[in-house]
Amino acid sequence: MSKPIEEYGFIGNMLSGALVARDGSMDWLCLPRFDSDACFAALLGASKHGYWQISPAGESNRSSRRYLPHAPVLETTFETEGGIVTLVDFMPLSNDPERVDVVRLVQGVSGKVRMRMELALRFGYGKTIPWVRRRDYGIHAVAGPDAVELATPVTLRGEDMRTVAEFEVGEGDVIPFTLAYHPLHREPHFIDDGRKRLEHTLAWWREWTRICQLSELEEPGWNDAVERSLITLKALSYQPSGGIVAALTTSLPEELGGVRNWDYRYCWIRDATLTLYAFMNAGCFDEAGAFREWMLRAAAGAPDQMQIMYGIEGERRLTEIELPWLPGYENSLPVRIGNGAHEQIQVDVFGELMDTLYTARKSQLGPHQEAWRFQQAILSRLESLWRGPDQGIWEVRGSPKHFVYSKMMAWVAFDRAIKAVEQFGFPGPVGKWRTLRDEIHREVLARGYDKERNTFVQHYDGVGLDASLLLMAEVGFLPPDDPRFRGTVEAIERDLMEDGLVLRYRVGETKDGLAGEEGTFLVCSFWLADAYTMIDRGHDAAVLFERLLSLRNDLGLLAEEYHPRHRRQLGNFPQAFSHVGLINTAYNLRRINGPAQQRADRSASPHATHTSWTGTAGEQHRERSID
Ligand SMILES: OC[C@H]1O[C@H](O[C@H]2O[C@H](CO)[C@@H](O)[C@H](O)[C@H]2O)[C@H](O)[C@@H](O)[C@@H]1O
Repeated sequence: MSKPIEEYGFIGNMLSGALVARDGSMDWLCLPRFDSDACFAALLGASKHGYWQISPAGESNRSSRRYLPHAPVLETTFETEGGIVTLVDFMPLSNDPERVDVVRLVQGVSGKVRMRMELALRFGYGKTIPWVRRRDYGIHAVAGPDAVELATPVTLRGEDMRTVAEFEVGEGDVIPFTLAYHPLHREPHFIDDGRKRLEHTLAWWREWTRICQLSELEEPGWNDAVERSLITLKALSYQPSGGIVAALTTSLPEELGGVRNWDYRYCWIRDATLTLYAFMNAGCFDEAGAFREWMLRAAAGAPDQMQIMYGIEGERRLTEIELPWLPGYENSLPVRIGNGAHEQIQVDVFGELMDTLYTARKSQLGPHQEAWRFQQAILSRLESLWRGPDQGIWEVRGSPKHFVYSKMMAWVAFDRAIKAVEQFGFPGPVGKWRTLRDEIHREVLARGYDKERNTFVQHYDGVGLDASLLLMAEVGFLPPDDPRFRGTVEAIERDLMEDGLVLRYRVGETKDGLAGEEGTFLVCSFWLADAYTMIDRGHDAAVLFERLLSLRNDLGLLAEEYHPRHRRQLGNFPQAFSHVGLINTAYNLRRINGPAQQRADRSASPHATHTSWTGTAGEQHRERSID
């Protein structure tokens, strides 16, 4: 029986991550990388698909949990008749991507509590039962190329194809369990002192949040929310390459019992560039630099072969397959791994890429010669590509269309290239780019705008709305006070919202090639709050932002979507897009001239009426922090 998505906490070490439920059960873990096969897949099935639970042996009266300050380290407290224990779960940092550990510390707070541990390792996404051998430190479990050591001072025994233990914890006791992964061809390694590792892990994350120097937001709760979102994004990045996964999971459904189940353990240019903005807004420039390097490495090659997404080390083949042995989260089938979207054409990524590299160049990160050569190459591909239909930002699986957001982002791509030539003196056919930029602008106004309803539409010759149009002013395509932009915001408020939250589009109006419905798409509601800020509806923006904050789980985490009627989070979890939205909107609300306005200001739109972007993002950040 699946648990609500909100029940889960996320721990991670920038190599992989795990989901731990409130009952102490780790139901999702892929080793050694985010996109490796899961060894605990109960999340998408049942206990027989792998889990690792540590909890009181009898009834617990109450359980509560929190993150330890400034880190993705989870502490669950169980109160029982006999006493109180805490379970601290974390993944220590590792310099070796093939050696990944999970540490669980059971700490006695008061009285005496009888605890039970159950470990069911199932490699290959719940399919493969490992060969387990007893060792003096615990057990050694092997399946194919994978091996783990479970080390603990507690006596273990085998029971129903699981490893179990019962033990007592008294006040002041600390009982460690460490699960250490290594490829079978390498020697095992051990964590000698779990408590020391905990201190080291906490110190590392504390230092990271300190270096980020988050600027203070007015509302104290907003600071915590932003910090938790940043930690989540950081923990979703793959340290060896600088790539960032869109979410930790695969196949958490966008509709309970539905078919809209996708694998997000890859790096989308779109999601990752927006993540980069969030990092830069918050002053985390190392992450931005690492991601720029990732992007240049991954996307390098013939420009006509640039993909919209890659594996975390830049892998190109992400073949989508189904895992028929997994029954799915609340019977949402199929469970998929890989993602067919890697073969799609999505024109918007050119704009996102050009915009991000432009921002990075203007920021503390400074210039990057290789980047400019690469940018020129992809622009020559865009010269013809923008004219055709594509799958759009939402990666629809129906027939390609002339999506307005795609055209608008093609405009952004040429616009930022022109700016780069004008401001940095880079070489490039700027005359041709200006002509193209103007042509795209004219075409979108002529074919993407419905005069009678005073709104832009999702695609040429269509009537449906699309939440991505909320970004029109932010990217500088139109000034915020343009009546056509305001009209679009109002149309979206009228026709694209469910219970105060924004849908990305109406499934009935968009032939997306899939059966069923979906929830409201969280980042779109953050975009609406940003649009409100830009059209001087600051109060509405703040109210919506507070509402969105209230949808987070008790640990501050967000999935991709929310179902207002079921009052449940839906889709992959935790999702970078949603946390990016949270961070950017918080800074936008900080003052009217927040990141959304800055993004619009740095465009070369002949319509932009606002003061231009001055100084580096770092300077902007410092300005904000001393306000
Ligand atoms: O709606 C069908 C598509 O859904 C997924 O795409 C969504 O997630 C991506 C990653 O966060 C995001 O970049 C995109 O905008 C979203 O629509 C799925 O990955 C696709 O395969 C699927 O076609």
